[in-house]
Amino acid sequence: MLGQFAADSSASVQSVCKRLAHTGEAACRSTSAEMVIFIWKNLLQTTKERILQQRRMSVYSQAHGYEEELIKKKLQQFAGGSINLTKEDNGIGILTLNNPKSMNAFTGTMMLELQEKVTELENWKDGKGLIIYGAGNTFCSGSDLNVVKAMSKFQDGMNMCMFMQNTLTRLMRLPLISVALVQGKAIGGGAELTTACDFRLMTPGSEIRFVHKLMGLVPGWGGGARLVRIVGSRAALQLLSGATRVDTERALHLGLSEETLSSSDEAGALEEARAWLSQYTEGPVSVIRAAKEVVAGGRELPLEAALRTEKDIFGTLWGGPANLQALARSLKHK
Ligand SMILES: CC[C@H](C(=O)O)C(=O)SCCNC(=O)CCNC(=O)[C@H](O)C(C)(C)COP(=O)(O)OP(=O)(O)OC[C@H]1O[C@@H](n2cnc3c(N)ncnc32)[C@H](O)[C@@H]1OP(=O)(O)O
Repeated sequence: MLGQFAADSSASVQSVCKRLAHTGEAACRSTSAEMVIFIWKNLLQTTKERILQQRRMSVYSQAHGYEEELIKKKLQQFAGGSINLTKEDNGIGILTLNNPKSMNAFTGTMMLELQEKVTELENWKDGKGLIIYGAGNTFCSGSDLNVVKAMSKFQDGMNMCMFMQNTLTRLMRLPLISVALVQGKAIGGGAELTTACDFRLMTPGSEIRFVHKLMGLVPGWGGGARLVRIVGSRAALQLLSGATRVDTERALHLGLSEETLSSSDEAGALEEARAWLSQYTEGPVSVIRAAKEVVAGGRELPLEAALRTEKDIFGTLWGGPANLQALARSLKHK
């Protein structure tokens, strides 16, 4: 642990030195107090860049036999539907899966658009939360079956699987508190998509179902691995091997859903989801995003790496504006 700390510190110092070399002369002329502030700011910047880099890291690259450009070209051939993103002033993004004639099944171009929207969300500095929902009162019925049939060759399937795992892993790691608003059905890849969100809210009568077994498959968008972390291995095995229909009651019982909303219609359910999410997104952007980043680290990393990540993120807030303003106010949390 100490060795790692030393390695981390030395890496940070090296990085600061590189920056100093760039701006060398100006820095040398500074007073020592200015120098300390300069170094501290550089360290903070380096830490932020490292956290950002970790967050955007994909699971698969060429080293894994993944051919991104090839799969993108293939997906481009299966057009239809869209993925729409609205970024609201309150820091909540609304991502809509929009292909209602096929119960919001993912066409090839929708997979590509999802990747683009995730990139846009990674670059949204004011974002705090995200709600994903499907148009036409239903969530998503997974991959478009026409795409599944046309991509039945082994290499196509593997590339599509890696493409979606990369995108959904980046979605899961966004510094935004994310909610899947499940109306109607979340089937196959649609069920997998819900597990890439931090929370799931369901409307009356809705269901989540991993139907993969019925197709001679297992999840391929990372939904199996994530499901184990959400409901535990025993329940996950039951849901996958039984292709079990998970209604609102069972989802609550398993901890797969946080709450059953009272509205069934789109506008009412969205409003309820916004209100539910806002209790967690209330407050300074930097602090809300940091809370999500600490949890994402704790969820994914071995303990010591998670602790170091928490330290790095803590360092981005300590002595910062939100911290100083809080200290200047009453410190009684009644
Ligand atoms: C590797 C697997 C992959 C993954 O997980 O990564 C997948 O996701 S594979 C896809 C898994 N999903 C399915 O197999 C869903 C198949 N569809 C159904 O079981 C039903 O359609 C259902 C339960 C979603 C909805 O049933 P309901 O009775 O309410 O409606 P319809 O069946 O009449 O559906 C309306 C309309 O939508 C079309 N539809 C539904 N799902 C898909 C889909 N995944 N791909 C393409 N089209 C889909 C359905 O065919 C109907 O169209 P119509 O023209 O009216 O026949």
